[in-house]
Amino acid sequence: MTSTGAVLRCADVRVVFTPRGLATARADRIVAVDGVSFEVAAGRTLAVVGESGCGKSTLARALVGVQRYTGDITVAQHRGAERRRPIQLVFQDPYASLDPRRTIGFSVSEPIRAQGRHSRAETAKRVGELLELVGLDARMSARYPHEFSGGQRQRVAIARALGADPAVLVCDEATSALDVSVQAQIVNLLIDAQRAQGFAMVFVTHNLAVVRQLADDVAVMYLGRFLEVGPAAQVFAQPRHPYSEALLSAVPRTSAIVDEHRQIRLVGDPPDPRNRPDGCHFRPRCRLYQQSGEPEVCRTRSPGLLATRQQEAHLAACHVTSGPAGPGSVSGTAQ
Ligand SMILES: Nc1ncnc2c1ncn2[C@@H]1O[C@H](COP(=O)(O)OP(=O)(O)OP(=O)(O)O)[C@@H](O)[C@H]1O
Repeated sequence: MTSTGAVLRCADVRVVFTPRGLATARADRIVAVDGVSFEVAAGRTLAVVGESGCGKSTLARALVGVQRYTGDITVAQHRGAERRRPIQLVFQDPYASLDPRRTIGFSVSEPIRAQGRHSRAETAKRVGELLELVGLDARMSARYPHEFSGGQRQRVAIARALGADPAVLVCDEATSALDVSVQAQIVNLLIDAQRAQGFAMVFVTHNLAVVRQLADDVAVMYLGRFLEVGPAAQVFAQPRHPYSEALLSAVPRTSAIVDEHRQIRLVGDPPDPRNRPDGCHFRPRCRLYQQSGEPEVCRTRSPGLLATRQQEAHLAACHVTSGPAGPGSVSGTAQ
């Protein structure tokens, strides 16, 4: 999460859903993304994790421009301004980006043709290269999506996204619908493609084992906000927010077996986003709030993301762990 060399910069991104016909009814508004700020450098991967409904997909959609938002999302075009589509999205369901009536060659060529810089022969050659890059045979370009397995379709969708030579690749649950062994192949494919092309990646997922495999940084999202952001190794080893601590404790460590002794149970479900608790939104589920004698500040003030002196890139939004009583807190660095 460095500010030098950032390719993707997001500042105070907000997405609010208002029920149709109730434009002024504040009570019914859903703040799906609530003032999120972050940066991702070239060749780096930020994983965004959190329970269902926390706003991950809405953020991904805002990033690629298919969801209206307020705030700033900017992409630095390090390799010249020729990239017409600097941010590409890979969905959970590759059918969403592959037209079932078109050959996969046609779909993969679409972003290349949109650049308007290549002859037919060059485009066909590039499509073949992209299919080979994602582990498919160039001769498969004449086939249709239904002739492929789920994993192969996801490879095609990735080839299509890479064809745009994106500065930023956003993956929204891109491996979640796949078998575990295929998931690993797709993750390796993304890692290799990132090494080759150098794009920044935002990887939205609820699959924490995958996050361990590929993320440089992790953002833990809850009710539209980032509660913790930092280098993946630090966040996994020493989470600073009680929500992350519980969420990440369920991750398989060295094997597929969850360490039962280490697992912390997350009690209850996230609150209704239309009726968010005052103060810290995580308070009703927070073990630290209860164990610390229910501090008033947790009920009255929403905590900002704060770093510590020792770990400046590791931020957490918790009054208890980052407040005056917390270890080495640094005030004034809230995002
Ligand atoms: N088009 C919409 N209209 C109204 N509310 C929406 C819309 N899309 C999402 N929401 C709401 O916004 C919140 C965030 O949803 P989002 O799908 O971004 O979460 P998520 O973390 O991606 O969940 P999941 O993992 O289940 O996809 C949820 O409360 C959801 O119900």
